[in-house]
Amino acid sequence: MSQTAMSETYDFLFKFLVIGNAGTGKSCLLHQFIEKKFKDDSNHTIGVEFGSKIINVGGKYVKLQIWDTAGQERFRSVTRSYYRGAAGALLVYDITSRETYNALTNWLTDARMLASQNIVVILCGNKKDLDADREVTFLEASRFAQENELMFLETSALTGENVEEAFVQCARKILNKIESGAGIQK
Ligand SMILES: Nc1nc2c(ncn2[C@@H]2O[C@H](COP(=O)(O)OP(=O)(O)OP(=O)(O)O)[C@@H](O)[C@H]2O)c(=O)[nH]1
Repeated sequence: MSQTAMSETYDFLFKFLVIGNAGTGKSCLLHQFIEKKFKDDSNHTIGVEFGSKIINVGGKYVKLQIWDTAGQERFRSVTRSYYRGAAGALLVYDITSRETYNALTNWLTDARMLASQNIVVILCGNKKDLDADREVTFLEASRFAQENELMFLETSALTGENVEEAFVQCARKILNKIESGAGIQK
């Protein structure tokens, strides 16, 4: 069942998206996940950026191909063209910015419409390290997640807290769906 490409061996290949408003820390989350370091010179993403990593989920090797999209409105038509075929998404807001939280429904609608109705989404309340400046409570966001059938974590791309967990939990849920026969269909 394993597939080999350029000496890499893995059992599953999943396309992931990282979506959410500009400045929420999407590029930093991806960098922290791949490099295990905080990217302290992060600029706005132009269009999309790409990263990939193989992770072990319950004994299965899963290759994640991750598209980090620009949050700025002016890139929306470009970023939308990358949604197709995505199995999972990190939907990111900044816990210190209610504006980024208020935009979540729009991002979610796009993901379900353009990627798949069955896309597995994990909501990430990023910048958890800035608790003193918090504008969105954990409870409020966890209710939103529950109502919209999302997984939920608060993360920090700065400290690394829950970053790996966000990607792994999302991948695990997709694997569970496949193994239970639910499939990932459009
Ligand atoms: N304190 C703190 N700052 C963060 C964290 N993650 C990102 N930042 C900062 O937030 C700013 C925006 O981070 P980016 O990763 O570039 O944001 P983005 O969501 O990719 O932005 P776009 O590419 O424009 O969509 C940068 O100044 C980062 O240093 C975090 O977890 N904690």
